[in-house]
Amino acid sequence: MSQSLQFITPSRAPYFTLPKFPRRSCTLFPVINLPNTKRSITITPSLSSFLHATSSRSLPSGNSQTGAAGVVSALSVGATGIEVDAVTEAELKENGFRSTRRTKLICTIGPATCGFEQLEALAVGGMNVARINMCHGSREWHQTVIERVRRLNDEKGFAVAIMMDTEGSEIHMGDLGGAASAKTEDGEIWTFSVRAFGTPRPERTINVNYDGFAEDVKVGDELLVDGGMVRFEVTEKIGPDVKCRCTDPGLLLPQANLTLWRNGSLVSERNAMLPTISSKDWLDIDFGIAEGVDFIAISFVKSAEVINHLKSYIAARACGSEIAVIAKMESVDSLKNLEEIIQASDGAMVARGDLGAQIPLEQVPSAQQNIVQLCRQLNKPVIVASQLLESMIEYPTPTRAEVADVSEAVRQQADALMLSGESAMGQYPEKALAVLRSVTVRIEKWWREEKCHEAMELPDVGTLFADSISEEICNSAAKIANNLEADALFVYTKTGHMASLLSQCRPDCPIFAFTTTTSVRRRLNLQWGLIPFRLSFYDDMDANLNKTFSLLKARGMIKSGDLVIAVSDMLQSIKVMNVP
Ligand SMILES: Nc1ncnc2c1ncn2[C@@H]1O[C@H](COP(=O)(O)OP(=O)(O)O)[C@@H](O)[C@H]1O
Ligand SMILES: C=C(OP(=O)(O)O)C(=O)O
Ligand SMILES: [K+]
Ligand SMILES: [Mg+2]
Repeated sequence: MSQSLQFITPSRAPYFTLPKFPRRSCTLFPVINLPNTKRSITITPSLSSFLHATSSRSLPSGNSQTGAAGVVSALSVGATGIEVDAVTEAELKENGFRSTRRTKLICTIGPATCGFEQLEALAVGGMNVARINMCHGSREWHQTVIERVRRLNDEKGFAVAIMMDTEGSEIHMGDLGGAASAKTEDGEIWTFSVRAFGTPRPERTINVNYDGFAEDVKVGDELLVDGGMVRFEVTEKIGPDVKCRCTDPGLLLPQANLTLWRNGSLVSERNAMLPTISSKDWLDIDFGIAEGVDFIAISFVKSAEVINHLKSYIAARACGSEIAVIAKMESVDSLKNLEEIIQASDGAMVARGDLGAQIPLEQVPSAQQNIVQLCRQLNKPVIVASQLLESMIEYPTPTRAEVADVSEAVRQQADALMLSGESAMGQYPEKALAVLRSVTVRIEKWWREEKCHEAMELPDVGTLFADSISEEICNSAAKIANNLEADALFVYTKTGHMASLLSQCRPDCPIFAFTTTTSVRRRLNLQWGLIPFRLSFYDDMDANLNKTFSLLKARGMIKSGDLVIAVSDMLQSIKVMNVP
């Protein structure tokens, strides 16, 4: 027998709170096996008082709603009835629910990975989101990549989302006259200038994109390239040319960011004057809207204002299609206004590359932990980015330190990890993704085992009554799932909100998120623990469950007896049942 809780919202319902459940070790919900393999839950005093507290909102039957079974939403989902990609399907069949990967993986697409076969290899390797960085390449180039990812999704059933990352208006180098990189040696004198150099580019010259560069710098300043990967000291100014001596040698890459430090402090006056979204960024944003990208990541966000501005721009321009806005935390200002920025955004990125040039390197790990924690608290997906497997740009094996860094981000339960140069221009993009995947799955498993005797930490419930119902339901469902060691949580969600609330609880089992549109399915691909499916809905929860069970069983993705906790944002209910 299945058991269900349902919530009907009266016009002036009293606020209720969930009783605090004790730890899992005191079996709260004894599970009784019934002959027909279905299990039922015995209601304990704490749960029954919870039921009682909400009974004024329950339907008399306490069971499924009277919805019109048979009324399918207008969306057709193809011959198979359910959309899920081949990789998830194979993973589920092979390893079962427990070992599916919870942390999502993002790959920056560049020259090393822009071909259709290369993109397919990344999708097969577990890429959930493809990132295109508008700092590099032309719009035509990016458009081709987007087209290929779309084709991959259409033809092969993937739901790879696309994230467009803006250039931002920080100071950066120009290209290197067509060269892929330029090597600097210790003590060499290089010229940085607003002059555009012809081809071939004179030796040891670098073009800078910002006209006021020569006026702004002072002799003695420290110039950090690409977040400090290469360093120079300013030695002389001659008109528009700034002569610099290399103090930390390395490889200069086209369009690399430039950061100035003076007497041990960041020189940020100029950046403070520049708009967060430049004119070029607005054109790129128009391009992203026209292309229907799923996420737009904004570089060097300083305050919530710019995020709000962009969100209303998108709402006015995108004609109903939603694009999520991701705030990149990579400046001192972003850290100062952390909470308001995250609150205004649909997600955040710990962009450690530039962040490490703006604050002392040793402060980056604690900043990362703060941002990840705050995002979790505010229920916004968070991405940990840059240098996760940097050495794999050149070498086929990561360093131990890199593996430890990936592990730490997984242990912090960030929603997603991102590859940059490793996948964009490295020599081993697929291998880097494979390392990310295997380390992630291993650490997640280890961490679940480590935490299995600890009480589950559930998110706080908001103060708005309308929001608090869904939050209470998801907290309870996640708790029940952990206590009963359920195989999976199922969530039926049109907007994806309820799926994100379950993800926020970071339960032990995976969350199957069923949604009616491909765009929500793609967007959910960024969030921890969610396995997004597209499915057309009935208005009736039982009908949805039965349909899902038979479709998934037919494809060997679930089996009779699996214990499932299902929640729905249309019916605001929790059901506990075994797959028949
Ligand atoms: N679309 C592209 N075209 C050419 N090169 C790219 C592209 N995207 C990324 N790259 C290369 O990959 C490197 C790492 O990517 P990313 O971290 O996104 O950029 P950046 O290092 O400029 O912040 C870049 O420095 C650049 O050399
Ligand atoms: C992800 C980052 O931004 P970008 O690669 O665009 O510089 C970063 O700085 O870490
Ligand atoms: K960028
Ligand atoms: Mg950056």
